[in-house]
This record gives sequence, C-alpha cells and structure tokens, in this order.
Amino acid sequence: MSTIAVLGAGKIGESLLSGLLDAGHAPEKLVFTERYQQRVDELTERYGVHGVDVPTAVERADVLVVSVKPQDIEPLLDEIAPLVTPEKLVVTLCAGLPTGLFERRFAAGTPVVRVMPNTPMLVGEAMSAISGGTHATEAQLDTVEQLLGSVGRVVRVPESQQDAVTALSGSGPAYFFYLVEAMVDAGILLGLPRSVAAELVVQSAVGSAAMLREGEGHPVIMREGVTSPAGTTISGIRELEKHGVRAAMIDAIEAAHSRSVELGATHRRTDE
Ligand SMILES: NC(=O)C1=CN([C@@H]2O[C@H](COP(=O)(O)OP(=O)(O)OC[C@H]3O[C@@H](n4cnc5c(N)ncnc54)[C@H](OP(=O)(O)O)[C@@H]3O)[C@@H](O)[C@H]2O)C=CC1
Ligand SMILES: O=C(O)[C@@H]1CCC=N1
Repeated sequence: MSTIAVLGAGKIGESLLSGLLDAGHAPEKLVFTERYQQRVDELTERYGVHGVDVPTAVERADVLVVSVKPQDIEPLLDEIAPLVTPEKLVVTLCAGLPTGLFERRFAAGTPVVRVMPNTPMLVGEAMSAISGGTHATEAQLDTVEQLLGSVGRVVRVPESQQDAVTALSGSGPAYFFYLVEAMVDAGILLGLPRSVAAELVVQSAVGSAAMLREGEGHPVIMREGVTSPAGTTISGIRELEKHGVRAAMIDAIEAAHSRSVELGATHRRTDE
C-alpha cells in the first residue's frame, strides 16, 4: 500500500482522506499538510491522520497529492520542488493547471498525473478523470486509477479534455445541489415543511440517479415515462423550456470550462 501525502487538506483533500479511510486505507499510510495548526488539529481529531510539515510529507510519501487552490500553487511549488525526486509520483487535483507546469518545476523525469475528481469522494461515489503527463508510466496511471477507484469511478482522458471534465463532473455536484435547493424552495412555496420537502427531493434525486446508473434507458426516455399526456409534468417542463433552463445549463458549463482554461493560462503566463 502506497503512503499518500495530501498537500492542502481543504474540501477536496479532506474528501480524499475520508474516502480512502472508508475504503480501508491504513491511517498510518496517510499524511497531510495544512497551513494552520487549527485545521491540522481538526482533521487529526476527525480522522486520526497526522498533519506533518512539507519535508516530512515528501520524505514519507510515495504519492504526493497536490490539492491547494490554483491561486496558491506557486508558494507550494517553491516549497516542494527542491525536495521532490523522480521516484515520487505527483498527482495534481488543481483545476486548470497543466502537468507541464509541475514538470518544469520538478527534477527531470518526475512523473505527474493530472486528476479531476469531485466531492462525492466523501461517500465513495467520486467521478475522477485522470491524464498522465510526459513522464508518467502506464504502471503509475494504474496506481492512480486504483487509488481513486477505491473512492468512486475513474476514466482516463487525454489531458486536452481536462478543462471540459472540470466543468462537467468536477463542478457538476454543485449544479445538482443547486437544483435540489431550488426544488426544496418550491416545496416550501407550496406549503410543505422544509424537512418533508428535502426528503421528497433528495430521495427523488437518489432514485433518478439509480435509474440512470442502472441503465434503465436514455434520460429522454425516462423523462417521457414521467410525463403523462395532459398531466402535471408537461406543465412543469413547459415552464423549464420557457425559462431556457437547458440553454442556461449549457452556458453554465461552458463558462466553467472557460474559467478552467483561464486558470491554466494565467499560470502558463507567470511560469514562462
Ligand atoms: N472542491 C472541489 O469540489 C474540487 C476541487 N478541486 C481542486 O482541488 C484544489 C483544492 O480545492 P478545494 O479543496 O475546494 O480548496 P480549499 O481551499 O478548500 O483547500 C485547499 C487547502 O489547502 C490549504 N493550503 C493552501 N496553501 C497551502 C500550502 N502551501 N500548504 C498546505 N496547505 C495549503 C488551504 O488552506 P487555507 O484555507 O488556510 O488557505 C486549504 O485548506 C483546487 O485546485 C481545486 O481546483 C478539484 C476537484 C473538485
Ligand atoms: O470550483 C472549482 O474551481 C473547483 C474545481 C472543480 C470543482 N471545484
């Protein structure tokens, strides 16, 4: 079992720690770094995993998972670059940042794998897409696939598709949560108690997701199955169409894609 260091245990870093522990990863094979002692104590108490300083993390771990915000990457790279040798495997979860940015900062030949996961990792249901950089071998991609496979599903994509993945499944949970919030609000408007509205919406989401997962058919066919002639659903669908919800969703995901490209471009400019 590899020792994994999570460098920056915020929302996604914590999801990874939690997901790996739930999947049976030994706590002594996990370490993390954080900026503030309060956060270190919080995570140690919650998971029994040790917060360490950067040199200790790099020394102990075989796999270094970089999970700071793209805006915070430079100071972290300054700190770890002199310590990282090509025997380590660097895994970046950072939106927008290309593997080349990391490769240029590390010793020649250091393998880097770019990953875009999502927060359902917390409950073992992540969707992660992985892409190898110039020096990552097939065996190293297998290692990353196995690691993330223990906390959800994994696909391999060319790195050129990672900005699209980021927009779709990286950010995707936020769009589902947003939809759930809006539907619960509708329930409140119609006079349902919040707890009842939330239970109705969440179970409907879980049930619909299970149907999608089990391949009951194309989403359009499943939607048609709910939409009775002259019934209630078609009245609702007409409103969604009137308000351009489909176009809004496409625009939202396109905007997220543009932002991912922009994050990478900013760093390419400062790096050159
Ligand atoms: N959240 C998500 O759903 C997803 C996020 N990602 C990517 O993961 C990365 C992290 O995102 P997210 O978890 O949301 O962000 P967070 O801000 O929640 O997590 C980053 C953590 O890293 C800490 N940190 C910053 N700099 C350092 C450093 N030099 N050494 C140690 N710790 C440091 C931050 O501390 P402090 O708060 O004190 O600054 C923070 O706790 C981003 O690059 C993002 O693109 C990818 C997929 C999904
Ligand atoms: O919002 C973000 O930038 C990160 C990347 C994907 C999900 N959260």
